[in-house]
Amino acid sequence: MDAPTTTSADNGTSGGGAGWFTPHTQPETTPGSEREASEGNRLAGMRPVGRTTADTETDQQRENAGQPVVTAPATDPYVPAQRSTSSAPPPAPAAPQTAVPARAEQASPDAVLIRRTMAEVAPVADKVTSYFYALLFVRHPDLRSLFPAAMDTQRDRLLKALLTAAEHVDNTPVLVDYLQNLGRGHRKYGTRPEHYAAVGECLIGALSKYASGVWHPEMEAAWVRTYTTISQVMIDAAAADELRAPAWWYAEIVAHDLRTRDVAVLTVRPNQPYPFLAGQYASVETPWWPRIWRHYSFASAPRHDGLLTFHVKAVPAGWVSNALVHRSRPGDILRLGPPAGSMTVDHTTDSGLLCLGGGTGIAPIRALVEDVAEHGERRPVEVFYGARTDHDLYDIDTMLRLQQTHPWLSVRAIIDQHAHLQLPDAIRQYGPWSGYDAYLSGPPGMIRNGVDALRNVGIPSERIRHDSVEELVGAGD
Ligand SMILES: NC(=O)C1=CN([C@@H]2O[C@H](COP(=O)(O)OP(=O)(O)OC[C@H]3O[C@@H](n4cnc5c(N)ncnc54)[C@H](O)[C@@H]3O)[C@@H](O)[C@H]2O)C=CC1
Repeated sequence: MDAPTTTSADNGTSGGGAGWFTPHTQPETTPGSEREASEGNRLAGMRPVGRTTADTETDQQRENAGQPVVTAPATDPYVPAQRSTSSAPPPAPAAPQTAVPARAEQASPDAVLIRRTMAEVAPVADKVTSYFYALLFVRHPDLRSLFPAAMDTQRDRLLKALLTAAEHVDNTPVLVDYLQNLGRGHRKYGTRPEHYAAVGECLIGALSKYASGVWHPEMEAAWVRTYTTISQVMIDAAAADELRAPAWWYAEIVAHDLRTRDVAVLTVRPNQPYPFLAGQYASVETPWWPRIWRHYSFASAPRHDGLLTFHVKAVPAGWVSNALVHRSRPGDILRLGPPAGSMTVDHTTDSGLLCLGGGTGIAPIRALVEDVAEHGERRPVEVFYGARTDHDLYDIDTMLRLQQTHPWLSVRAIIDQHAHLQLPDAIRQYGPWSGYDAYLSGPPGMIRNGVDALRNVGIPSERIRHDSVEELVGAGD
């Protein structure tokens, strides 16, 4: 679930021009390897800007300290779009869901060429993916250790993230935000600036092979420009982040509460302060599946004791979720990536909050309620909590307790078995919702249907917030 943007609105497209971002610095032109040299000048533009002093010091300090240098995949699956945030190695940036594809007449020349490539390779996406990783690991075997041992479930995340980002080159504000989060999130994998050139080289190698029917020098130049921009934003964001935050946090499990057969509430204590906002999420790595990270929303607002809580549902074939629910115990140590996501409360307004939480999606909704309470505001908060059965309402007691304490809060449970309507449709029976901002959290299908239902009751897209569906698809396993 790494990725940005929380609204369902079109975040705009810059359109026209030579690109959506101008790097602050020119790509470094230090001598490359023999292979790079043999690739000619085309890759020169891909070399990331030189590392900063901060970069170097941080890596050295980390090694001197004997900390593991994480070599995780340069990509995380989660990408931003609605989860307004996200960070992970070239995790698959799910381009802003809210982003409306630029109309053809608005697209920049590079965007047109990028989309032409994408259309060409779409039917053979699996082959492109396999070839890309084969190239990467054959040409740069040292990068293999950055990825999980078993790549079945997420081998295409990096590539997906890059391609998604490239496809949205014209959607500047959302993409920059997304890429900055991605760059910060990649620090936990041990991604270094020089890795970006290797990835870019193999990306172009794979695309030029499978889009050979339409490939030409100007198309390659468009990819070089776009990838250079993408990588530069990520590198800069990571360098800035190194000055103020660790690449990851260790967190000890201090409580493990099995609420149902497959849902556990985990409370963890980070080894150092972990600043975040209610509504955000963290990537989590377990000791049993090194370098495999999954996103989980914080289930409470920041606490004075610094503890963090996650709701985890074990899903079939979900390595991380099953380990967290069925294997982990107090005393086990997890690793946490930086917080991400923009499904946060705007405290500059007094709009009401209409919150839809499906299943474990109630976790960030609860955090939002606590956040409103903590700010001492008396804005109306209406929570619709959906579950398949009564038994699956594992956190209803807490929500009802909050309702008793706060007169501005209303909590309604919508049980699939009892209701004639699914969760999102139930909101039509209440309202009006004109003075409300909407927050959705739950399975991808609920988010999609929920956005439609909310628009139908008159809530404009820019007032509908949720994490990216792309992230959610890969988040819970
Ligand atoms: N920030 C976020 O958006 C978060 C999302 N999640 C995601 O929430 C999901 C929770 O899984 P479960 O507890 O198994 O939920 P679930 O599959 O049991 O669904 C919970 C409820 O959501 C509603 N719902 C589900 N599918 C729907 C559809 N297609 N249309 C309309 N309503 C629908 C129904 O009311 C259902 O009872 C996971 O996919 C997890 O990744 C979890 C935490 C935070």
